[in-house]
Amino acid sequence: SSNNQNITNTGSQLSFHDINYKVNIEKSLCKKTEVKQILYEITGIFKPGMNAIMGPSGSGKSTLLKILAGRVNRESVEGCVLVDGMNQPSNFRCMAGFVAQDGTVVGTLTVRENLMFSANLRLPKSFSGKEKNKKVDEIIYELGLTLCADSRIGANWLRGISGGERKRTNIGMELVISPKVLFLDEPTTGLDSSTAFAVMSLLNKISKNGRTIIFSIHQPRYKIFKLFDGILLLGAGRTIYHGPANKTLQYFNSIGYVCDEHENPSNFFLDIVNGDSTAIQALFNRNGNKNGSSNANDPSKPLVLTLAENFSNSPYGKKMKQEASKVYESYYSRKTNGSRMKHPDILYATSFLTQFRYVSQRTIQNIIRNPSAMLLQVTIMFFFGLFVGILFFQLGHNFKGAIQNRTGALFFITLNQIFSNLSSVGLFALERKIFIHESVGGFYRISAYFFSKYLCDLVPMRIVPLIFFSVTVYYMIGFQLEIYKFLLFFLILGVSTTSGATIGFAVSSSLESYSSAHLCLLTIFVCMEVFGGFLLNLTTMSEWLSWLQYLSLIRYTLKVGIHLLCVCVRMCVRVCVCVFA
Ligand SMILES: Nc1ncnc2c1ncn2[C@@H]1O[C@H](COP(=O)(O)OP(=O)(O)OP(=O)(O)O)[C@@H](O)[C@H]1O
Repeated sequence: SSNNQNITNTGSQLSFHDINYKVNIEKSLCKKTEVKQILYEITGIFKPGMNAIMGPSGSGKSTLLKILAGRVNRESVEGCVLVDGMNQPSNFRCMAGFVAQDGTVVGTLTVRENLMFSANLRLPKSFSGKEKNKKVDEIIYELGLTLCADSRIGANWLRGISGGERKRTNIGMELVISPKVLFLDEPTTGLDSSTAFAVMSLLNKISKNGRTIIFSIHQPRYKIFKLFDGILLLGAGRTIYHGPANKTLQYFNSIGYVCDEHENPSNFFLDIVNGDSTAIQALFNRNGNKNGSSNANDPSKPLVLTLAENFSNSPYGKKMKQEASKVYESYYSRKTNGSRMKHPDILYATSFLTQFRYVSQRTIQNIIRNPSAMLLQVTIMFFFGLFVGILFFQLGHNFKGAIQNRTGALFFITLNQIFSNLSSVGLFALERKIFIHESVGGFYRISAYFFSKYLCDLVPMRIVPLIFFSVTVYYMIGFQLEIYKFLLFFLILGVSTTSGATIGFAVSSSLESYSSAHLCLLTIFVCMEVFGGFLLNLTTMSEWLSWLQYLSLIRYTLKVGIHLLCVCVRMCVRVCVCVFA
């Protein structure tokens, strides 16, 4: 069908040429930043099949994987990445699948619902609902998730599916778009050895269908290692070996490292890169060090440098470089001839409204299945309303009741409305990881996510509790029982709470840590309280400070409330009839 033509089953060839990557590291608050090079001149080719990036911790595996997947700012990367001999498209990250190390699925939804979310947002419009369902069913079957398809993923407070099933669901989220290239950051981390093997066998099966699978991995067991087609072994950001997996032992043998009979090759490679004595000892024992223990010629040179040089000068390294150069030269000659070198840029698969719809649907499902936050907000607001109502119960129409106590009640109510928005800080902070993964992966536009989250938080978390609060307070304080006056009261509080929540969202989306966002928002609200005009007479304040009053939401809410109060006081000489009394 035409849909099947959109989604191809052949993997792409990814080649990368002289990749250098540096980051700026801030040493301390007062010192200048320091530049740290993470990758050095990495060149190679990954073909359809299983391609492993291996190396010790901190050797740059995840960084290289992200660069290849187009998930690192291009300006900071030197060198080039080609997809099928052409420029990597600017939105390659939306076309390729990327399975992050930490799960990026929503815990309150079931396996099927998570996969449907991905299908609804990432499959082109030409796919009907039926076809999407069929696709998701196929993936569930292919990944062996049939038995837990309708179980929830699970969260801290909810027991869900197992780690292996969760990992397979994450893979399924990417398989929905049938990507030509699938990247996985440490797909076996946190899994027991047989589950790890099951996941890797599954990837192997997918690769046999003609996909390019590229993953970083630490120390796979031998059974897993045998599934690999290509290997890139990194040490301190340098290529220690790159080529066919089944030639790796042969290569190390050729430079003097011999793997013990019962040794797991992956452990052996890591031992070599780490300079561990076992590998080197084997060399001494068996070969009498006839080729030199790699850095025997120059003991002052770090071992990884020598190993990288050894590879580069070896026939294996030369062959790989030659192959990569061929791809690059062909690209370069076509580029200089002016041929069309870019892949067509594919924009988001769905419209803003579709994205808005599905993100809202997921957020509402999430709230319904975990209603504790909303129920807590409603309960707190209701009881706080009761408390304010008891404090200011049925204010009389004398001067104190009409002016002083009403102003006090207004201040108290405003304060409550603004501070109740402290809970808004969790909206983006808690979902940050999932949002970054999905927006980078082309699930939705940032604006679609923002507006749907904004509305889905405002209504249940701000407006519904406000209804409970305002009805209780309005009735108990004894404001006039006229519908339009109540609506005016509700409107003032609604605008105030919405604005407070908006500030909360801005802080929440700007700061990475939940606790710093919370502290920052609290400080903003306390400053607003001080400059609200109730605790401190703003006319007596020094001029250089008094401008801060214009940033206070509390001041504006109080001003509108008190203005209405005073207009009525002026109009009704007896001071007993005001908008709220
Ligand atoms: N943005 C950054 N700022 C500072 N250092 C960084 C940054 N990104 C990576 N590094 C450093 O670069 C090195 C390689 O990191 P990377 O995460 O790629 O390693 P890795 O091989 O995947 O490690 P692991 O197996 O432990 O996940 C590490 O020393 C890391 O601290």
